[in-house]
This record gives sequence, structure tokens and C-alpha cells, in this order.
Amino acid sequence: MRHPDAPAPGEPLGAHYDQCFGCGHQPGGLGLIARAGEDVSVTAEFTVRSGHQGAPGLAHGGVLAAALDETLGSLNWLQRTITVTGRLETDFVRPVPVGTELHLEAQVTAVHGRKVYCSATGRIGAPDGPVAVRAQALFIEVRVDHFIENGRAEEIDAALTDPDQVKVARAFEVNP
Ligand SMILES: CCCCCCCCCCCCCCCC(=O)SCCNC(=O)CCNC(=O)[C@H](O)C(C)(C)COP(=O)(O)OP(=O)(O)OC[C@H]1O[C@@H](n2cnc3c(N)ncnc32)[C@H](O)[C@@H]1OP(=O)(O)O
Repeated sequence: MRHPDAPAPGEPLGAHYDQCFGCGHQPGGLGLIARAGEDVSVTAEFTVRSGHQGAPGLAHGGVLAAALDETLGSLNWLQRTITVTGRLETDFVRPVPVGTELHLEAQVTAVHGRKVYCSATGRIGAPDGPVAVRAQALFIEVRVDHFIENGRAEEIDAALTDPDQVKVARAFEVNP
């Protein structure tokens, strides 16, 4: 399951797309930073900011789901395949205050053809802090064509002419 050329445990994974809400450099984004873990697993952190609120002083549930989704999506780097979220089931266990550093971890639990089953947990303040959120997810393997055929032309054209982006696509898929 872990690709032989996968990043070594502890290695930062970087952004799969500079404009990504989760891992890219969007002003209102999560700014989530992920690292490779053992086997097919990743760890990640993000800090809940005031722009992430739902209720006063508390993170919006959709933002927390996005953090789980992004962490799970980072498993692509370890498998060297491109997968997208088909299903994401989320448990919100504890409210998460603004200012919290959320520590996430995710792992692949099973692969069946194009279907990748995975799970993730987010903890408050430390890797062994109290569990705030959990997710079970199904990701589906796609080809680069999935983005080229469905994405807005403006961004797709820019991505295809950006050597760094093409390099990232190649890290996931041998023939993008
Ligand atoms: C030029 C640019 C380069 C860029 C290079 C880098 C890009 C790197 C991007 C990484 C990004 C990560 C970012 C974070 C993760 C996101 O947030 S991804 C964004 C959110 N997700 C989406 O937008 C996906 C939208 N959905 C779809 O496009 C389609 O439904 C899918 C998921 C591709 C599946 O469609 P499909 O390929 O036609 O597959 P389909 O035959 O329907 O299903 C395949 C199997 O999965 C099962 N399945 C499908 N959906 C479900 C479901 N919801 N529940 C249960 N089972 C399901 C089917 O039953 C089937 O099972 P089997 O029959 O094989 O047993």
C-alpha cells in the first residue's frame, strides 16, 4: 500500500495545490501542515483562527470537517495515487475554541480496487490531547483528467502551465 517512493516518516508533504483551501496559501484557508507518518499514515496541524468561527469563539463544524478531509486527502502522497473524497462521516466530540492547535492524524485502513477506506482523528492542543473530531471516509481513485474535465478552465490552464504543479501531479500519478 505504501509506495516505495513515498516521503519518509516525518517529512513535510507540502501543498498539493497552492490555492487549496486546506493546504495552500489562501488568506482565509486552514494553512494545514501535514507530514508523512509510518506505513500509510499522516499527521497534520492547523490553528483555529477567528475567521473559522461558527458560534462565538468556537470553530465551525464545516471547517473541522475540511481539516479532516484535507488530512485524509494527504494520504495521496504516501500512495502516489490521486484520490478524491466520495464519502466523509464525521463525529464532533468536543467544541474546539478559537486559538486551538488541532493535531490530526489519518491512516488508510483498506483498499479495494479504486476505493480507499481511511480514518482520521483530531485532538486538542497536542498529539495525545482530548479527541475533538473523528472521521471515517471513502476516497476514490481518479486520473488527472478528473480535474482537467471538471475544473474551471482558468485555473486548469494556469495549473497545467505551472511546472511546480505539474511536478506535484507527477508525484501522484506516473502519466498525468
Ligand atoms: C491539472 C491539475 C492537477 C492536480 C493534481 C493534484 C490534485 C490532487 C487533488 C487531491 C485533492 C484532495 C483534497 C482533499 C479531498 C477533497 O476534498 S476532494 C473534493 C471533494 N470530492 C469530490 O469533489 C468528488 C466528487 N465526486 C466525484 O467526482 C465522483 O462521484 C467520484 C468520487 C470520482 C466517483 O465517481 P466515478 O469515478 O464515476 O466512480 P463510481 O463508479 O461511481 O464509484 C466507484 C466505486 O466507489 C463507490 N462510491 C463512489 N462514491 C461513493 C459514496 N459516496 N459512498 C459509497 N461508495 C461510493 C461506488 O459504489 C463504486 O464502488 P464499486 O462498484 O467499485 O464497488
